[in-house]
Amino acid sequence: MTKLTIRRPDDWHLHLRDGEMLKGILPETSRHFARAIIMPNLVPPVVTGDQAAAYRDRILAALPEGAAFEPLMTLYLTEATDPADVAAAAASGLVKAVKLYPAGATTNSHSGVRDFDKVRPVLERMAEIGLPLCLHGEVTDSDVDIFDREAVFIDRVLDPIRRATPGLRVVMEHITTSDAVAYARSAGDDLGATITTHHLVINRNHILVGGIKPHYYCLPVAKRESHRLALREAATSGEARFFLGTDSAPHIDALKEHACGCAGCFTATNTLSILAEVFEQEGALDRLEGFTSLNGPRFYRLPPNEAQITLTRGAPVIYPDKIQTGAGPVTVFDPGFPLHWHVNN
Ligand SMILES: NC(=O)N[C@@H](CC(=O)O)C(=O)O
Ligand SMILES: [Zn+2]
Ligand SMILES: [Zn+2]
Repeated sequence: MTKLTIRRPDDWHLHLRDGEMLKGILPETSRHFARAIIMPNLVPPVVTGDQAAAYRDRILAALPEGAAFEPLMTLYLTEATDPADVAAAAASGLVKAVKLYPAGATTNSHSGVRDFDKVRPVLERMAEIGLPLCLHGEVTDSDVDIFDREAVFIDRVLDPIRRATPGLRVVMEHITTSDAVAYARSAGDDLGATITTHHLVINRNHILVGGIKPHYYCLPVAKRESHRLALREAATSGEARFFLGTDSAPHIDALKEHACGCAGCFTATNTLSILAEVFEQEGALDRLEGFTSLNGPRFYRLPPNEAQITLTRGAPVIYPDKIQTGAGPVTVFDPGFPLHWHVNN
């Protein structure tokens, strides 16, 4: 196959940041994607409906002329979140999900949840109205090895939350283990899972062998090869519960290439070319559209996009190494193999 036309993709987990960074990196997503679930981990976080509305306006104002892109807003769950505010923001159509960060688990998560009992009233209200909960699924206990934090979260936090809150619709964000794949498969259609582009490409050796590669460091951290293969199998399986959430998470180079480097891979620029290459490697190009453009809207109960994009196979596409933003340069994820699939708008 040398030509593939699919519905325009959506990104169900995206960091757009704010200010100069937002301006600089938004075109990298709006070029190819119709919609994205926008992560609320700004400083300070996007907690209330009013804050989400204001952030949405800033995103729309930063869009390149003529771009057709719809930001789907989320609220950052805190122990003080008001269930009525969440319900109102969902009813107005502004907010499509609530994001739960265990406090301390990842970038800008200090305002996240410590005591899960404190957010029970919000979760119960969300179950009633069908509003999805997006989860950064890692425990933060210092005695749990960082490579085990996702699997332990499933047993200690996710499964108890789901049992205690029947009907709660949950997205396991950026899954990185075969344990998460298996857990997602054990549930019905109230449970979905996003998979990033980079976790289909790298394992932990990419980060650590031959010197530390800070641009491959993200959270959850990439695991051993068997987990990467489980993610590839899940993403290309055609199962509706698995869909694309790039978790494209820009940090300026000065903060990535640092003694205490930030977590996050920036993949917005070349994500679709990488995914086409991965699905081709797996003999599953016919399932790419399900993963990028159909399964996500189905979970979020939104119509799939009518617009299309075409990918054509040819000589390797050269993407920029870095995106220059007003906040500083951001390194684009290097998949380490040539990208033959060109994305034509
Ligand atoms: N994935 C990351 O490594 N970083 C994300 C936060 C997150 O999604 O956990 C970020 O905001 O930089
Ligand atoms: Zn996360
Ligand atoms: Zn993220």
